[in-house]
Formats: sequence, C-alpha cells, structure tokens
Amino acid sequence: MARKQVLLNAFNMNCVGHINHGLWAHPRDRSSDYHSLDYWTELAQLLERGLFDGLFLADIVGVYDVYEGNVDLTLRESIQLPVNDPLMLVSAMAASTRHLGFGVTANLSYEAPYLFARRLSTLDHLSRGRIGWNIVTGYLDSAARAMGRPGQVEHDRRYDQADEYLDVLYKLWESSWADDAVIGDRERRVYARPERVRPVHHNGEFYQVEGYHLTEPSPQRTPVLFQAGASARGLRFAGQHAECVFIMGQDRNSVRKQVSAIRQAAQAAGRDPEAIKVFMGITVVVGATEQHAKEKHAEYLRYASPEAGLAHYAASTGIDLSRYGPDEPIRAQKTNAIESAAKALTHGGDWTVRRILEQNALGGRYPALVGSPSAVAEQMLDWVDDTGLDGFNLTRTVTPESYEDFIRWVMPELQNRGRYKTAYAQGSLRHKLFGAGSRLPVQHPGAAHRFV
Ligand SMILES: Cc1cc2nc3c(=O)[nH]c(=O)nc-3n(C[C@H](O)[C@H](O)[C@H](O)COP(=O)(O)O)c2cc1C
Repeated sequence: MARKQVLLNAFNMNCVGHINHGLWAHPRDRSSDYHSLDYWTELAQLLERGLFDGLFLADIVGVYDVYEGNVDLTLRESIQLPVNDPLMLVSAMAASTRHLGFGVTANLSYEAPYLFARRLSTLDHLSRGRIGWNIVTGYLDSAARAMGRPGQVEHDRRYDQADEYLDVLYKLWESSWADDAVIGDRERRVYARPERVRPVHHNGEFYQVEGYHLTEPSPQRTPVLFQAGASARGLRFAGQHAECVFIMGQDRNSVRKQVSAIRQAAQAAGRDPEAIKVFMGITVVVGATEQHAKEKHAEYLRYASPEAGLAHYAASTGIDLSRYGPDEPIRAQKTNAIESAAKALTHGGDWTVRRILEQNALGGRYPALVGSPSAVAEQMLDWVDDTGLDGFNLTRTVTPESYEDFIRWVMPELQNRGRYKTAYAQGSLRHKLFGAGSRLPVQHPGAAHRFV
C-alpha cells in the first residue's frame, strides 16, 4: 500500500504566548505583533508559499487562574492572555491567499447557534470554502463566571449540549436552503425561489430555534469539523461529528491506541473509519545540520518559561500545581476541566512538578523534534507510519522563524521522499483534505439534513 502523504497545519493563536511559553521574550520573536493585521496576512502568505494545508487557530474564553489561584503569572508571561478573537482574522488572511485552509476554534457554550451559523457561513463564502471549525465547549470556570454563571456545565453534559448544538447547525447549514434556491434572475425579478428556502424547526433540551438560515448556500455549507476531545464522552462526540481530530501525544504506543480508538468511534457511529484525519501536535527545532539545530534549541531554552507551561497545564487539568512540592506525586482529583489531561497527569502516580518542568523545557508539553532536516523528516514519517496518524499541527517557537525554518529545511525532505505535496489541489478545504467534493460525505450525520 502506498504510504500516506502527510498533512500539515501551522498551530497558532491570536495572542502572544500560545504553547511554548516564554519565547515571546526572544529578540527575534514577533508574536507581540499579534494585534496587527500585517502580522497575520504575512504569516498566511508564508504558510501558503510553504504549501501548508492549513492554519489552525486555537482560542480560549476565560483566563488561566488555577495556578496559585490568580492570573499574575498568566499576565506576566502572557499565557494566552491577552487574547483576541480568531474569527476576525480569517477574511483578511483569505484575501491574501488562495489555497490555505483555516481551522478556527470557537467555543459553543456561550453563543446562540443561529448567530454562529451565519458567521461561519459568511467566512465560508469569503474564503471560498476554506473554513474549518474546531468545536470546543471550554474547560475554564473563569469563563463561566464571566458569562454570569456559577460554574461550567458538568463535563459530559457539555458534550450533550454540543451534540444538540451541532444538530441545530446542520439544520441551518444543510437544510434551510436548497442548492438551487438562488437563481439571481433579473428579468423575472427572482433572486431566491421561495419554494426552495424553508425555516428550521428545532425544539430540544438546550435550544429552541424557529427560523431561516440567514446566509445563502456557501461552498462547503458545513465547515470542516475539527475536534480535540479525548475522554470517553469526547471520543463518542468525535466519532459522530469530527472530520479532523487533534490529539496530544507523547509516545507512539499511546498515540497508536488513540488513533485506533478515534477510528473505531467513527465506525461505531456508522462512518468510514478513515473519514477522520488525525493530527498530532509537535514542536520542531531544525537547522542546516544537527549541530545548528542543537545550538538553536539551546538558545531558545534560555528564553523559555517552563513555569508558565506549568501554569497552562494547571488550567488544562483544573489542578493547582503550585501546591505541590517538586517531587510530590500529583494526586488524582475530580475536576471539571479537560478530563483526559487530568487523567494523564494523575495516572500511575509518577508525575511530579519537577518532571513536568523538565518536559516543559521549551515552555510547552508537545513533543519536540530537534535535529537536522533529514532527521526531523524521518522522525515525522516514523510517527505517521507507526501510529496511523494523518499529520501534524506544528506549534510555533520563535515566530515566524520556526515556520520559516520548517519550510526551508523540512518540507523539501518530506517532498523528496514523496510524502508531501509539491502543489496545492484545487477546491475547497474539505475537497483538498478528502478529495471527494466540498460537501459533507453522505455517511456524516449532518448530510442527512440536506434539502433535496
Ligand atoms: C491538542 C488540543 C488542543 C485543544 N485546543 C483547545 C482550544 O484551543 N480551546 C479550547 O477551549 N479547548 C481546547 N482543547 C480542549 C478540547 O477542546 C476539549 O475541551 C478537551 O480536550 C476535552 O477533552 P476531554 O474530552 O478529554 O475532556 C484542546 C485539547 C487538545 C487535546
């Protein structure tokens, strides 16, 4: 069997400190220009010149106030605070590129589906079918309090609510307007045919919606659906809805298991197991030679903040890691944050703050590949071939330098091995990823809602 072509997203966020914390202080880092549009349009153009499949933008609603019970370190190190709205970036970046896809994170917990459906349809039009949505429900109590609620909805219930939210969105995106609703006939004075547009009726546990989708059919209708939940309930949700799943992994055995569990979840939901593309987050530090890469890595380490990484991890797990001595095992406790992250930290009893800080040497927890161009490419391909992954979300270190280095050094190595494209395919993001048109495949639950 021909070996897979690797898929690649740049992983970023509309903020200063994203994953590899502390590197904003590096003299060559430009992440503090995140509030300028040029920063984003230049980045999008760079990624498109480098043939990246997409730019994946994380987002968070709320602040990281778990570590030491306050936001002091969060502010000092700019740990995803301040953070601007990611959706607002897409139209400018779409205008300055032709092919790059955009996977944008948006939290559904605090927003009416009717309005959100229109915003994404608008971006699907403006980007000509290049928009994807990373479905998140949030994991921070600080967000719930900011939205006037005592705390978050309980973990599994958040997924129940998300299921229903998606159901409403499918109705709006897929069923309100028929493909042939808009004819724009000037002579007959018919822009849209009334008999081919219908309202949505939804009366559920969380949402009641009576109304017409406000947007005429966009290229993909439903944006490409990304998701990142890894708990049992999260996997069930992914199996049902996700087209791309983003995972965190440290070792090949557990990643192989995660990939296979995701494919099984798709199958259990009546879908093709290969209908989900699985991406793993990685960090790459590369130079012309292994020696150059090691020197660059050592230079980056001088600016990184492992403690800021620890504070980020505390918020992800809901566990205040500042309360632990350096060698004290982290104890299991029930939290309402990211269940899989909390379990990974407390499982087996061998994680300590000292070990997390070592793992976070570059300021973040993603596996770091440091080496010559060919060594990095080989390691990436080994991950794919050994685990069944489809591709990677590449974190930034010093930005945009780390993307430039990757494009200059690693892309050609992947291409020379026949494992990365040398030109973009035409068409929408969904078509580029799956090669089967712009619309949801028929097995996907959203497709059942189509107005035919
Ligand atoms: C790699 C990765 C990236 C994530 N990015 C975000 C994000 O940008 N914003 C967010 O609110 N949640 C993010 N999450 C959290 C997930 O959306 C989800 O809430 C969490 O993984 C729940 O997982 P669980 O099912 O294990 O509880 C991310 C999770 C992972 C594993």
